[in-house]
Amino acid sequence: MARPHTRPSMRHLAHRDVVRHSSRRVGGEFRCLTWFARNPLFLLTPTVLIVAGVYIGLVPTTVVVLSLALTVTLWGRLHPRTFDRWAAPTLRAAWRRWTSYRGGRWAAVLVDCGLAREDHHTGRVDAPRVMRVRSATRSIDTLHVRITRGQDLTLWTGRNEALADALGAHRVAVTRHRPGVLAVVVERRMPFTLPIPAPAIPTDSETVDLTALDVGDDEYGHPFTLALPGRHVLVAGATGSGKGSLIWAPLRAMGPTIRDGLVRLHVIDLKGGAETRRGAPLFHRHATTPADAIALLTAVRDEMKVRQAHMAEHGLRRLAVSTDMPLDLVLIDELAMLTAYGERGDVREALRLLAEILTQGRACLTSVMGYVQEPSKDVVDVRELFPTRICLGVTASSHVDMVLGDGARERGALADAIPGDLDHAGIGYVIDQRSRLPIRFRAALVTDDEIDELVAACAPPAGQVLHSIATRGEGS
Ligand SMILES: Nc1ncnc2c1ncn2[C@@H]1O[C@H](COP(=O)(O)OP(=O)(O)OP(=O)(O)O)[C@@H](O)[C@H]1O
Repeated sequence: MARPHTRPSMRHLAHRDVVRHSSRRVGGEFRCLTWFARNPLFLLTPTVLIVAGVYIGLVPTTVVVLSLALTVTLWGRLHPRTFDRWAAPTLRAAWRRWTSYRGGRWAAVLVDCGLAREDHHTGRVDAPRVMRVRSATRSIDTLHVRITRGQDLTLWTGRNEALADALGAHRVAVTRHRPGVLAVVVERRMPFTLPIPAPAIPTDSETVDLTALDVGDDEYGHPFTLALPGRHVLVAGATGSGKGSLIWAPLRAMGPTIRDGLVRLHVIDLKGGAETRRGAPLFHRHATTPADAIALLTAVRDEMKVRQAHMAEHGLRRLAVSTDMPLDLVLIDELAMLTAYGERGDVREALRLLAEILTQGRACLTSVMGYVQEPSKDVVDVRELFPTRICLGVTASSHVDMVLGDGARERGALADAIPGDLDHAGIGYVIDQRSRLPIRFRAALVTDDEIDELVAACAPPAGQVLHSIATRGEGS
């Protein structure tokens, strides 16, 4: 068969180290055995069913199989949240492996994209094999692909757009996993086509759950929530990625607790107060200069020490939020201005105070929410001290693992591939604490009018506001 002539696309495949191998293939029976060893379930499933049919009877076996299928279906319908977390990734990965990433269909896609080699003596296609499929979310698959000899990362990254089109996917990104194996992330579609509306301001403090503040939607349509007491949150995102929505959406979701003195906002905004000025009446303290910021952090640290002493005196391990012991929420817009770009003395002092608050604040109702454009170690030395880390669109692939932890990008957190335009602002990833899989979400968009509405509804009464650092609007 003169197959090379029927597939001219194969001919232009250039391999720098072309070595002539024998055109004789390993015997079919051994190839068959290897295949079954790699796909044990293919034999095991029918074998188990046949054995069960013989030993316990056809009807009971059918009943067991149907009940299992029914249980899985009911689980998915009745409790989608746990199903999406625990069952769907495995089931989806198995399904996709068999329908998209193996056999003739996969080989044909690679041949058409110039990523498979065809032996021109035998006509046999030598296609890179998919060793592992993960499907953490329904729109993202991550594959480990063993490349064929002579291929490299550059060849694949040069063909990723063709591969995306051939797979009918929105985007494909490729990185090196280990020698000879690439991690290929296939983003099948972009799930958020419209902005998510701002969360409604709850009517009163009783209806606010500070452990589940609704700040957007995840890609399954479930609320994307943030927990505050006992947690610190780091949000990284390039300029224009929508960090503002993750400042204001939580504040709207907790609105009445600010008004009622259950949450005190300590806001540091060293970009001249530009982002936060609009909400200043909500703030307990507002610092817009490095000196004010250090004074603010010192005051928060001192309050934390008072609480620690109170806890030690009364033998308490945790505190409950109350008007006597409100949640002190330190909100720092552009953390890098405090931790990297300032005067050396200020940076050192700010880092010292921040590290103290981050390491000791959680038990005594002191939480920090930090926002940063550039998440590298030089800029945010303290990033590991934030238990909740959120990555909006970033400009470099290395930033993803810096924020979300090693291997997050490879598991599908393609935050560097989020386009930096308005249609994609507010989209990002967070790692699910239990399954360790990335979850894609879109934060709710909060407009200036909605910030004004929040201020009108939830600014604490004037007497309750302590302007010990910078008076409202001062310097901002
Ligand atoms: N969640 C969102 N959904 C839709 N659009 C959004 C969302 N968040 C922000 N935007 C839009 O994206 C634009 C940039 O947002 P924003 O100012 O919050 O970015 P940023 O990350 O804070 O940038 P910078 O670091 O430069 O301040 C805004 O004009 C806003 O309209």
